[in-house]
Formats: sequence, structure tokens, C-alpha cells
Amino acid sequence: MSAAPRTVAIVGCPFSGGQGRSGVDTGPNSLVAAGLPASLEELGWKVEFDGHQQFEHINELVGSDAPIGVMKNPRAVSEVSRLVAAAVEAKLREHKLPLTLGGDHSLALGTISGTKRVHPDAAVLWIDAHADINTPSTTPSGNLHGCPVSFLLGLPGTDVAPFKDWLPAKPALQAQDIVYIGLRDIDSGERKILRENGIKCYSMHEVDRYGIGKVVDMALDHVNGGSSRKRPIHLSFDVDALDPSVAPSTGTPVRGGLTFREGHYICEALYETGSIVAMDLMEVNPSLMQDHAEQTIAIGCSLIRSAMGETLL
Ligand SMILES: NC(=[NH2+])NCCC[C@H](N)C(=O)O
Ligand SMILES: [Mn+2]
Ligand SMILES: [Mn+2]
Repeated sequence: MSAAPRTVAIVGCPFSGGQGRSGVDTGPNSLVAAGLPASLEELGWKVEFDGHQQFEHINELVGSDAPIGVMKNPRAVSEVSRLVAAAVEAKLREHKLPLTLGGDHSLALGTISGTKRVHPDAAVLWIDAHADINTPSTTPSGNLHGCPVSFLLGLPGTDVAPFKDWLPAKPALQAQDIVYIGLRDIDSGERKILRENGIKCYSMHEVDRYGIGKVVDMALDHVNGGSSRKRPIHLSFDVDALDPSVAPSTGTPVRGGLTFREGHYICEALYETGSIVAMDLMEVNPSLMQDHAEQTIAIGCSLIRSAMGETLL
């Protein structure tokens, strides 16, 4: 599986239960309505899109889903992730590239679980202002979009119902299999976890110091153990990695983020490796900063196009 699959399968996930602000569930539909499928066809892809995932029955749970400890909407998040994992796994087994549109970033618990079933050697590039590595014991908010990475790594405190009913006993992801770019808002519990597990992080400080070109090279060197670019990559892109002046319509904006070009450069450079096997584009919330919703949706689409081979020349 070294050659990139030439069919991209859009997995639209209208889900908001991993955080508290409504509207992020309309992200996938907005991205598709903005012409994403046709624009990917123009790039030479076969595009498969047979409607968004049917989460109505789960979205009805959101609200009445009683907290477990501090975790909000635990049953809804767990069930959606379980379904998304199966959807992503199925697309990969058909040799398609699953492109998951969020929805909130708790969905990545599902997407990366699915990817790792088919590509156990896949590495994760997590592009985000946040590390999303809180555990149910460290989360300050109880919002599970701040926690998917800890569940993927099987960190202490994640062996809890309902997640333990379907997550593998042996965690899907190892600490050395993930690299972050764009971090600038880390909770104190997360900082401790990142340090103790030796997880590679390129925060905005490193982006400023080395420039984005060098940062992406270093990130890829890290996961490949050298200059090879063969290792399968799961790209999980939270649109809030970008500066809020660039992508304002998102639920947890943090100033001091990636520029328009830095965000696109990451996607272009990963495309050049030929090793992207799956991509997530998360946290577009068109109901926030509505005057800028179109701008944010357009940038979501163009980040995806860059990761799918759109070049400037
Ligand atoms: N996917 C995101 N936008 N996550 C934001 C997480 C914010 C904060 N660290 C929390 O745990 O609540
Ligand atoms: Mn984020
Ligand atoms: Mn995130």
C-alpha cells in the first residue's frame, strides 16, 4: 500500500457532542455545499460521497446523556466514534482515502482507530492549537473533543465505560507515533502527559523559530525515523490550528496561530510524501462568527485540496 489511493471517500460527520457549542455539526454539510466534491474531481480524484453519516439517533442523546464523572455526553461520543471507526476502516479496506469532515475533534478517536486497524504502522500528524490529550481525570472542561488522543494512547484513566467496550485492549497508538504542529493552548495536565510520554510537539514557538518548512521536515523525520517518507500518514487537521483572523468560525479559537500559507504548506508537503492514507478536517462551526463563516468554510476546503494535490504551479 505505498501508492496513494485514487478514490477519496468523504465521510461527513455531523456531530457536536464532544463540546458545548452547537453548529459544528453543520460543518460537513457546509464544506460539501461549498463545492468540495467537484473541486477534488478537478484535481483528478474519483470522489465517493453518498450522504453524511446518520447520527440523528445519537444527536438526540446529546443533552440527555448524563455525565460519567466529568465526561460530557460520554455515550454519544463513544457511539459516534465506534461508528466512524468502522466507516473509515471500511473505506480503507476498499483502497479509498477516507476524508472525514467534522464535526468536533472527538471524532478523531473514531477516525484514527479505523486507520490503525488497516494500517497498524500509520503515524498521526495532529495539526491543532490544542493537544486534545486530556484524560477523563485531567480534563478541565469535561468536553471530550479535548481528550481523543489520550483514549487512542490508552493513558491511565481512559479505561472507562462506555469506551472500554469497544476500544482495543492494546492501545491503537503509541506515543512515538504522533506529532503535533501548531500547539499554543495546553492545559497543565496535558503538559505533564506530553512530557512524561516524550511526545513530539512543534508548538507555534518552534514554527516561529525554524519556519514551517523545517518543522514539517522534522516532524516527518521523527515519524519515519530518518529521511524516508514511506510511513503511512493519518492527517488530523483541526481548523483552529490556523489563526482566528484566518479561520474565525470555530469553537475554541486561540490567537497566535498558523498563517494561511503555513496551514496550506503543511498540507502540500504531506501530499508530496505520497503517504497520506486518511485525513480529518475538524471543528468548522459556521454558526460562530457568521460574517466569517464563508471564509472559514472556504479555507477548510482549500486545506483539503492542498492535501489532495492542488499545487500553485
Ligand atoms: N478539539 C478542540 N478544539 N479541543 C479544544 C480543547 C480545549 C481544552 N484543552 C479542553 O480540554 O477542554
Ligand atoms: Mn483545537
Ligand atoms: Mn482539536
